[in-house]
Amino acid sequence: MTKLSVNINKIATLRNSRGGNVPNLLQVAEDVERFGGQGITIHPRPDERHIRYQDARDLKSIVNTEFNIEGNPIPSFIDLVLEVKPTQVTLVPDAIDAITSNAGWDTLNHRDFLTDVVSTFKENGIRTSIFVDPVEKMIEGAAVTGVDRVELYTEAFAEQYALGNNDGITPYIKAAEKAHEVGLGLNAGHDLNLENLRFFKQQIPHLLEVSIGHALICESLYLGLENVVNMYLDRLR
Ligand SMILES: CC(=O)[C@@H](O)[C@H](O)COP(=O)(O)O
Ligand SMILES: NCC(=O)COP(=O)(O)O
Repeated sequence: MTKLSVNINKIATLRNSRGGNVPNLLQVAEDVERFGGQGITIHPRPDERHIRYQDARDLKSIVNTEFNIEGNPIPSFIDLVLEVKPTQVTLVPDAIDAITSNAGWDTLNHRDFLTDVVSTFKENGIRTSIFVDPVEKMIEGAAVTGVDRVELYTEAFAEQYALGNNDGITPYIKAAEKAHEVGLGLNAGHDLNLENLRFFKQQIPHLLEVSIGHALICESLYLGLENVVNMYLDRLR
């Protein structure tokens, strides 16, 4: 089974654009779960331009499914995750000024750092995942750190698929097989949408979880959040 974790960053973006508490992030998280979502993902960035650190704390008591916090493990992020103790932490090598995530970890060059961070989280009972490009060497490097899972960065696949090039899936299939071979669980995310998800799911073995935000919230403007969550669940069957 592949779980759908809904990334609610964009709800916080909308809320912050006006101040106040509309839309209500906590209510949306509850509703996503009521509609069938199997997880909630947030990605607090250092400038707190969408998810604020306090949102992570508040969501902890609201989320009854899997709570996934993504981010660059700078000291304040590590402290936050250790305080909140989500189900899963996903380590993403974001530059401080990145508009959105735009690369996976170089798990070979950052092996010692990642090993330390992973062991800190695992000692605290938090499942760990490393965001990686679909490159077999990077999957092998991730395994050496002791991490539980990798999250494949799917932007390149999404871009190729939108151009009508289905071959963009090939490195992802190889990466998925490699992850399985070295004993890592497999997640995926970034730019997945209603158009490309079914194909991705059909092609990728051992896929445990997808986290989807930007497209899902945009599609909900036209189709409604409940409807869209169920359309994604359908794509994952
Ligand atoms: C890790 C990842 O793939 C990103 O998609 C991220 O979670 C989205 O972050 P933004 O919402 O800030 O673009
Ligand atoms: N980890 C990816 C994620 O949470 C959502 O990415 P996107 O769907 O907003 O591109």
